[in-house]
Amino acid sequence: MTTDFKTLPLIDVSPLLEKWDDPSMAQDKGVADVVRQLGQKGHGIPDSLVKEVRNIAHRYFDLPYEEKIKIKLSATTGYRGYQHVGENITKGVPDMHEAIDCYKEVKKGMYGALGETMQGSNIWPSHPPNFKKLMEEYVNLCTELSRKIMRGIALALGGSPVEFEGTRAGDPFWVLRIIGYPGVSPASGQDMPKNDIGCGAHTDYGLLTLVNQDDGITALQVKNVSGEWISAPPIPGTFVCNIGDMLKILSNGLYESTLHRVISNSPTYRVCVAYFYEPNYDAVIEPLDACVKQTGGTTRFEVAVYSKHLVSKVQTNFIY
Ligand SMILES: N=C(N)NCCCC[C@H](N)C(=O)O
Ligand SMILES: O=C(O)CCC(=O)C(=O)O
Ligand SMILES: [Fe+2]
Repeated sequence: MTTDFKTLPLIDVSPLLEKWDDPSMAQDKGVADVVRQLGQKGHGIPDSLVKEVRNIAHRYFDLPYEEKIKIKLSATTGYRGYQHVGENITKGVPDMHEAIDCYKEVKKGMYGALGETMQGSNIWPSHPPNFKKLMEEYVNLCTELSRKIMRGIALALGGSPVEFEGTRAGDPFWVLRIIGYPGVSPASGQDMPKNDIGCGAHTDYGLLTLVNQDDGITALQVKNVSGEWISAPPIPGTFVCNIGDMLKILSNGLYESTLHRVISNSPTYRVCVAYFYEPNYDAVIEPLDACVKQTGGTTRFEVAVYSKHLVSKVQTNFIY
């Protein structure tokens, strides 16, 4: 539920990580505490890796354009690869960021017609060396962590711990966006028309997002129910979590997929590595019975096929 928050809640999920696969986890006091709070800290992904992922992203974005464009994103790469500043569009306005988009592999013929647009495997830069290995390790750890957090969310929603396993998200699709926001020069004249929208207001598409952002720069903002933009500053050792559109539907609106945006007005280049935990690619998503019961017995959302939602977004996100 979106509330009139002024700061973002912070939660230690370590009790959940200990008991995540225990059949009686719902009775555990520590798990119950996490379930009550929800958010994250004590997440178990080594801080060294979290930092190294941002560090290697900086080194890639520092390369000359000719080098970066070797892995150019297009429809033929399954929307995987590099996009230059201004090529991603949100609500018709170009975003002031560059990025590498990565998706879980979709093999030829997988998911029939549903799989065609996103078919492909990731294209990785050859510089800096180790980029692929580091990002794949990071994705694996984020996937494990998200699966555990989703067990906690399932309980928080009044369901069984495994609501998000099986055909809903037992074989979760994932997205990784490695994003760079160029610094803005304070010298650029005040009368210059300047776009400080690093990323326009949007909601994320899937279940849960783990945002790994550079220290020291506040740029991400989340909209509360009163319509105010609340900053989500970087806190070392934590991820900012967004709820995605599919979890809004599953929860029948008990959880909102919160609008957020990135304002780029820092003189310093900012990196963010956003990991998106999504339903099974072909999952048919509808409100959970437990959530419908708690919200007056009426289904508030249409049934959605996750990959159709993803494809509709991806196909309108780029200038090409
Ligand atoms: N895979 C995810 N969630 N990507 C989020 C990107 C948000 C910006 C995009 N242009 C949009 O309008 O959605
Ligand atoms: O840069 C950020 O902090 C967030 C990026 C974001 O919201 C996204 O890529 O979906
Ligand atoms: Fe986002």
